[in-house]
Amino acid sequence: MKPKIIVYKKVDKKVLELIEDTCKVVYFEKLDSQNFPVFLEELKDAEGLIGSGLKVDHELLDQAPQLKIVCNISVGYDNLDLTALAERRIMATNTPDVLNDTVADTIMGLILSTARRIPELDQWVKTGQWESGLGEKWFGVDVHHKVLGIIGMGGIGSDVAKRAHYGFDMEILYHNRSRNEAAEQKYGATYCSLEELLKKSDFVCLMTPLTPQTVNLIGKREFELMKESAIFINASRGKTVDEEALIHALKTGQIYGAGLDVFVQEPVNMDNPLLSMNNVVTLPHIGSATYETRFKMAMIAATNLVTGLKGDVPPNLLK
Ligand SMILES: NC(=O)C1=CN([C@@H]2O[C@H](COP(=O)(O)OP(=O)(O)OC[C@H]3O[C@@H](n4cnc5c(N)ncnc54)[C@H](OP(=O)(O)O)[C@@H]3O)[C@@H](O)[C@H]2O)C=CC1
Ligand SMILES: O=C(O)C(=O)CO
Repeated sequence: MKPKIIVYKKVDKKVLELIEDTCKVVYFEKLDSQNFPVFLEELKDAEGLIGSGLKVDHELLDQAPQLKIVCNISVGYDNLDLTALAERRIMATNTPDVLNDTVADTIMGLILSTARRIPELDQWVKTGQWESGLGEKWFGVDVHHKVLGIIGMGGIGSDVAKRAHYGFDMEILYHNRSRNEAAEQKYGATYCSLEELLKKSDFVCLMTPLTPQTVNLIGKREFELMKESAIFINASRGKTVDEEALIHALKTGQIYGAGLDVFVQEPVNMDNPLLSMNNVVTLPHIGSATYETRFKMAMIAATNLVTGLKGDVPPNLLK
């Protein structure tokens, strides 16, 4: 008998076909409060779970006694309690690397949009305000030849460094817990302390995973260390930043602007002060959201799933 698995995110039909070759699929395009009880009922005899963002912890696992594998369609896996999964001998996988270029493109988009005020100027044109020449009050700041500080020089951080180095002649500083010699050699990146990076960078880009060590990694003290002209970019996870401290830094002119793909609360609350600031460019967590990349991510996750359920080691097993 084919093992029963649950897909809880909309995926291409080719992805479903790959899984259906060896599994019986229960498909939820997305989970919401209406279908969640049905999902929990289905979970009781499911052996696999594939999707992204669902919190998988002891509480959920108590309702999934047959589960053997959980496959994220994402590189981030802060939604998974790896200890709880390991205790129950349930495998977990993610989708690293395949999305690096796409997320790096999004980050360059945020850097350029914030520095050159692209969304504001788009509105200026579309609302008929372009009646005469552009006044100085609409000018932006240069990106090229500036200093870019990357906190989290991993897969995505390195592809941001590549673009910034080769495309924009930027000087690259980075901070990790350990050195990334490939990024140093290929993109001339200089390793430094977090404090030095914050003091020297024109653009500060946060790209660490969300872990107990990176919760509120950037807060009041860190914003105080940044230049008044600094632009802060976050495409990691909302909780790596103390959002109240970010709001304060933007309101008081401690930093010049911010480009954000992620928020503490997602979808973001409409009363979040960040949404009414002209010096903030916001995106709805779309770092990897292109047709091509999301398709590849889902295919990789599906391959992880069927490999694990076959009894082999999935290519992207998390430890
Ligand atoms: N906005 C979006 O749509 C997307 C967001 N993401 C987010 O980006 C994150 C990073 O992805 P990816 O580049 O693939 O991950 P990688 O694991 O390749 O890179 C993470 C980097 O962060 C560094 N890091 C980890 N912990 C710390 C710490 N405590 N202090 C300083 N540096 C640290 C690591 O270096 P070291 O271990 O040496 O410290 C590593 O260089 C994901 O986990 C996810 O949360 C990813 C994809 C899309
Ligand atoms: O992969 C991730 O971690 C994301 O946030 C979405 O691509």
